Amino acid sequence: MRVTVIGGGYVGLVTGACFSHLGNEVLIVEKVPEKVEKLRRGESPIYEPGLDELLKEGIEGGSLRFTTDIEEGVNFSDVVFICVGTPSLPDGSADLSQVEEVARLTAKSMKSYKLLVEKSTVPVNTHQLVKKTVQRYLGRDIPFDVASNPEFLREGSAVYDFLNPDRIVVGVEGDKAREIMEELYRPLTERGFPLLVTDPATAELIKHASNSFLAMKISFINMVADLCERTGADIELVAEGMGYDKRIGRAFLNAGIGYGGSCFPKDVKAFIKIAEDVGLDFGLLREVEKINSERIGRFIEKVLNALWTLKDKKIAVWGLAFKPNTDDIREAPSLKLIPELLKKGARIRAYDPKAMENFSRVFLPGDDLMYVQDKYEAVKGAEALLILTEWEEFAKADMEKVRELMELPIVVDGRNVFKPNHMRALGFEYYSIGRS
Ligand SMILES: NC(=O)C1=CN([C@@H]2O[C@H](COP(=O)(O)OP(=O)(O)OC[C@H]3O[C@@H](n4cnc5c(N)ncnc54)[C@H](O)[C@@H]3O)[C@@H](O)[C@H]2O)C=CC1
Ligand SMILES: O=C(O)[C@H]1O[C@H](OP(=O)(O)OP(=O)(O)OC[C@H]2O[C@@H](n3ccc(=O)[nH]c3=O)[C@H](O)[C@@H]2O)[C@H](O)[C@@H](O)[C@@H]1O
Repeated sequence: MRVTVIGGGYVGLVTGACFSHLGNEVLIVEKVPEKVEKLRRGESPIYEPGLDELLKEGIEGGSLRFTTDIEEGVNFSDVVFICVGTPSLPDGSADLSQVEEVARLTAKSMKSYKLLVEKSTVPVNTHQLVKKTVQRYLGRDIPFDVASNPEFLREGSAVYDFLNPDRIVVGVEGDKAREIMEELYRPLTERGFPLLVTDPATAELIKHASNSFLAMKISFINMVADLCERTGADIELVAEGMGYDKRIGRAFLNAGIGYGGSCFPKDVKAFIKIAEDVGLDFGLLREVEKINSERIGRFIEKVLNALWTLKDKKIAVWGLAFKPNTDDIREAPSLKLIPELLKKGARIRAYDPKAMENFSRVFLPGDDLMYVQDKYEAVKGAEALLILTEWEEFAKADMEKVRELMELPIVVDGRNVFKPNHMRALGFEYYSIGRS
């Protein structure tokens, strides 16, 4: 099948590359010309494991192309995926201007039937607004449908998640749209991955409810971690003990410095606003946000506890990305922690395997904040090491070497990468989350 993807970011690129891998002919429309030029050369503008290989396969096989021309994109196929951003507005609601723009430009460009599919995360009933917008700008009698097909991939494992989904959710209003979506996803449903067909509003709501629920799990376990610290219990074992209960599950019970990323913070905000707009107070989610925002202060307290003061202290930081295996720093806890540490006079040497370029665009390097190309370089002469992202390469680091390189063997681990007993045996003063 021919498929058009509008928006060449994390979701659009993965969606396009995976649909091409599954045997479709894909055209990705991206409005930033530099990104398109890069993509045409076979270079991905983002780091995502497995994506480079799929891009190469699609480009060389002729099944994956890129353009900045939305009119060309819209008329390339019958099915147009909207994969543009839906960031937060100041009041917490989702900014749908990029979605509106795509709906408007599709209406103006289309010459035959289109199925417009929302893959971007949008508030419930956005499909009504997309439909109304297309109708308004179309001005001609051309049939079209609007469907919702929310995306559940995680950054860092996006290609794997797309090709091995826990579920595919498709919200449609008619048989034609349903048949197109079923055909498109057949290679995955034939392999046993479940496809749930709903109405569009339900599909839209499933997405916000899922992300908010996962964020709630994280805030819950972070609160329990604080409780563990004050009572002498061990959060890792508490999570394990809870997780064996199939109704709870172990996933997303990793305590730490809070959730970040381009989705949970904005989607929880949007869900609170969606409820508010229909007269419901989703106080539970406001508490989820509050607990999450307090994680930064809690971590700083730990650092101060370990070091007393930070003025002129040489601090190594491992990890800047909001999670491992990505170069994405959107809403990363590091964005709040690093300025706090600098404000308190710390002199930082930071290292991240993939996110340093993005981070150093926000916080330019200087005397107090240096970026180094190696994790061991970061800890040379340091009076403390702070771990902000649980990259596997940190878990595998030679910690004896790290101890020898540091001036003081103090580690404050925001992601529970190491076992406390092991670290103490190695001679570290080791602080972590929820483990006294
Ligand atoms: N990043 C993630 O892991 C996931 C994101 N989502 C949702 O997917 C949507 C997109 O997210 P990301 O891919 O992370 O955003 P992104 O910001 O990485 O990518 C969006 C892209 O769309 C392009 N764009 C905007 N307007 C355009 C237009 N009119 N024509 C062509 N290109 C246009 C932008 O230049 C940008 O490259 C959001 O609604 C997000 O909530 C859903 C699941 C996972
Ligand atoms: O809508 C989206 O964009 C996506 O949002 C999340 O994916 P993502 O943000 O890429 O990454 P996660 O693995 O969910 O991690 C999000 C944040 O939660 C934190 N986290 C996660 C799990 C955990 O147990 N503890 C914890 O603190 C991570 O460190 C990270 O900062 C969801 O997991 C995806 O299903 C969804 O598609």
